[in-house]
Amino acid sequence: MDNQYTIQTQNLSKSYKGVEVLNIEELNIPKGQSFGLVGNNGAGKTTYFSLLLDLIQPTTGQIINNDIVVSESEDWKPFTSAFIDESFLIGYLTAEEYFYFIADLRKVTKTEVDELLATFEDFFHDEILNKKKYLRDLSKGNQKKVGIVASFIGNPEVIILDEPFANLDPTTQIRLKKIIKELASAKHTTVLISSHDLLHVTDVCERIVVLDKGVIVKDTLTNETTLKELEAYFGREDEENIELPAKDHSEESAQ
Ligand SMILES: Nc1ncnc2c1ncn2[C@@H]1O[C@H](COP(=O)(O)OP(=O)(O)OP(=O)(O)O)[C@@H](O)[C@H]1O
Repeated sequence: MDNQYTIQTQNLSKSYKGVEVLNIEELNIPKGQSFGLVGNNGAGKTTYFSLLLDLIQPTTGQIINNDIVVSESEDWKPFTSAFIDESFLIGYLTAEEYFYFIADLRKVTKTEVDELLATFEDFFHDEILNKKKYLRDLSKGNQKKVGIVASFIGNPEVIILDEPFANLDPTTQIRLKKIIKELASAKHTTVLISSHDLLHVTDVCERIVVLDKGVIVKDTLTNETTLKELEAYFGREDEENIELPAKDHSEESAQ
């Protein structure tokens, strides 16, 4: 039988100078799933994606992408794409030059790229194409738009987006949600996103995993109560720490 999982994570850990920042014994992501990773700052989200993209080496264990151990072979690259941060861009290229460059790598024709870009006209909001501007001179949000759209070139089977909603204006966030939902509805595409935005992530992802200090503390299929549960989970420390103001007796004693 074919492997039903796109991503398999086995006994994975990552430590820096003896300090463990990620420890995932098992995490399997089925083909076609839209998967959301949430967690507070430093929880290990980017570390997990960086391991998945072989940008860093695991301390123990492995990640398997479509039966390929990512740290042992490059064969996962043709069907996997990602936008993690601006380091994925090339600052001295214009947006068009960058899109054609990526297309070349993924063996996609210029005509196919132009067709794809035409479908993102609203998303680009007339600020990206035909501007003769280098990527380094675009705003952070517009750089992000370029990186996200570039990750769609070549119809990849696995798409990994780190914090795709951050730095985007509300209109663009709503457009991006629609785009991700469409992608996620394509059965062959597995979409992994990390986000601090609980509302967006529960809206677009079928499954949410919560990391806390590098460990999975929640793994849930999204339903109508998930957002409330996540809000309660992330709000719990504040609730516990709320101290009721001590009753002020000064006026009473002064009387
Ligand atoms: N090169 C490094 N050297 C030492 N520690 C590192 C290194 N890279 C990451 N870390 C640590 O690993 C932990 C996890 O970081 P990571 O960036 O994966 O978290 P995150 O969940 O993506 O956080 P954020 O929401 O702030 O982006 C943090 O404590 C971070 O300081």
